[in-house]
Amino acid sequence: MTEVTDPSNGLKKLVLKSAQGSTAEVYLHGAHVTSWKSNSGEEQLFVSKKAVFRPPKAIRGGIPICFPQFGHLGPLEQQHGFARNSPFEVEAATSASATLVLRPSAEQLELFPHSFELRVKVTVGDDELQQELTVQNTGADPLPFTTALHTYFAITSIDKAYVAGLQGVPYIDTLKGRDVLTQQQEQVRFQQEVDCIYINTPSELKVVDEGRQEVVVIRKEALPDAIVWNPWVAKSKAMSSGDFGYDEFESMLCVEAAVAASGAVTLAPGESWAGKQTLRLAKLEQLKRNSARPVMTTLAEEGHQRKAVISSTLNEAASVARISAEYMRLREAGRCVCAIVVGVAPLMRTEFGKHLIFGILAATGRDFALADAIMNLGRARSKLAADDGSCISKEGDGQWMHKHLLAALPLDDSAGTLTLEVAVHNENVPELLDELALWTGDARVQVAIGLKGLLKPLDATGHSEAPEMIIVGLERVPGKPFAVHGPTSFGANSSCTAPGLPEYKLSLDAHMFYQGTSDEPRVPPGTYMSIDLFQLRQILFCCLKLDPSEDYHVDGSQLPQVLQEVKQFRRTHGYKCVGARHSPRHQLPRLVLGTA
Ligand SMILES: O=P(O)(O)OC[C@H]1O[C@@H](O)[C@H](O)[C@@H](O)[C@@H]1O
Repeated sequence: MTEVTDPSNGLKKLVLKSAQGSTAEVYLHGAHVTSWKSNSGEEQLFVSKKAVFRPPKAIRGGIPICFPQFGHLGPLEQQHGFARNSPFEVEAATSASATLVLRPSAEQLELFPHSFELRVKVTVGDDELQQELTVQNTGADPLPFTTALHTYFAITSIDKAYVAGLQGVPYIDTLKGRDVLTQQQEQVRFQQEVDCIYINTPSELKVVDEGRQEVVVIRKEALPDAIVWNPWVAKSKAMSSGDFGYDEFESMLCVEAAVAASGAVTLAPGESWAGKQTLRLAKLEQLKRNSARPVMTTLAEEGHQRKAVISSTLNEAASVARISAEYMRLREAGRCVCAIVVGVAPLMRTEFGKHLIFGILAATGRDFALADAIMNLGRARSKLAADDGSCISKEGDGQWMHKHLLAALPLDDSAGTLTLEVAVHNENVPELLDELALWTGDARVQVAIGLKGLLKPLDATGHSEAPEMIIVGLERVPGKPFAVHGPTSFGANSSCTAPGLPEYKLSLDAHMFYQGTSDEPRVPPGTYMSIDLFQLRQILFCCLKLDPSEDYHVDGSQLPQVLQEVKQFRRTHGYKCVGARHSPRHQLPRLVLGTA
């Protein structure tokens, strides 16, 4: 590290250098990184030509540190807090890294009565820049804060740049109000002013510059949120009397790794918090190659330890948020690459169910355009209360489903085994299993799938259907494809004995599906269940990649016999599957039995 005084402004700054020649410059004023150049010498950060280097004014561009609050998310009137306006001290340094520290001044303590130490460690690597923030509460009271690394990226042209990694993520559009919306497009592009706070984003985001065919990959740790900002024409003009050029919006965009709308961090006295941002430069071509693979493959390839299990009762929104957060936490820590999606297929009928499931998918960073955000769950929950929800709306349903999932599969979370509980919108199951197969390598994988079933009283003619759950267990052991893994609801407990039933109906005794609830059975014994075997077939035959030429075609009356055969197959060949029904809607064969 070299400490220099910049002759153009008289301020002290540190110059850091990596082995292969990447550099970074850090001003002591605000611990503000104003330059990060790649190995090739190309500048990656934008600094306004009109930036004012006169403390306490914050420097326009580079990476201002917003602390102890981001924006107005905190008690201070001053937007983004005061760290960016404050002098830091150098505490330690090597040639490629420096640690700077800020302790609040008496004046600052008056405005923000919390003692703390804010450390910023800046490290430059080859084509990489890392910033670690550490906050310690050195006071006697709890210390709440929000924060952001307000990174201004230099881009060739705003119409050739976009931010990737935010699809399905909930956000607040600061320009429109406080409603929580969901990012629909895969790419956040800029055609007007953008000022959005994305909540609980995936830990990896990308700033793509098509102009120079490069991408900066942002990795965030303990910085769950991200603000995307470009002032566009009018705001730039308004700012141009100050420290921003009227046309500079064309060559910058901000993506700010933050603790913001997902909620402040509060440190007990003596407690510390650490957050980190890593920026890495890559070629766009490389990014395209990587993005063809599922996110989770990447994690697994990177050698993270595969350890699973997040499962729980899911009878209220809070559980979803908790589980999602737990998932994100474990994933951040590199300890878990496990999808959690829990058996709530019956809920799909209700608004609540949709929110629940898509909320989880959104939280796990998956690409589901339909994904509705976790943040919408509050709203969904009130709908649930209003729902008379013929079968799912009460406390206890979560436990009930969980119990059935456990019964359907011998869940195992011992080391080396990945246990998943899966229930997603049925259409998404093939994709999910495909992905699982890819990223779980040689781990043993168990999946419980909750399928939507329909309960119909035998004599009913109208639309008296109620959604019900069927659990199908799948297992993939090393060296074998996914295969049905018993006992499942479909199998020993099913038979087709009711004369006159349309052949696609199985006479499962719905009564037994309610065992384990605290409620009285709501469906009388003798009710028959029509299973949406179309979906089952989809799962078994699309996901398990069975050879259709080996299918057996039978009708419902042959079911007992078929099941016998399945059992026999299982015994003699290991893993086999059964599924599908006659469905004029889908023009499928009546019942299909395939071998794995
Ligand atoms: O002008 P400042 O205080 O540096 O803030 C710049 C921008 O910072 C972003 O983080 C905010 O979302 C914007 O609303 C704001 O305009």
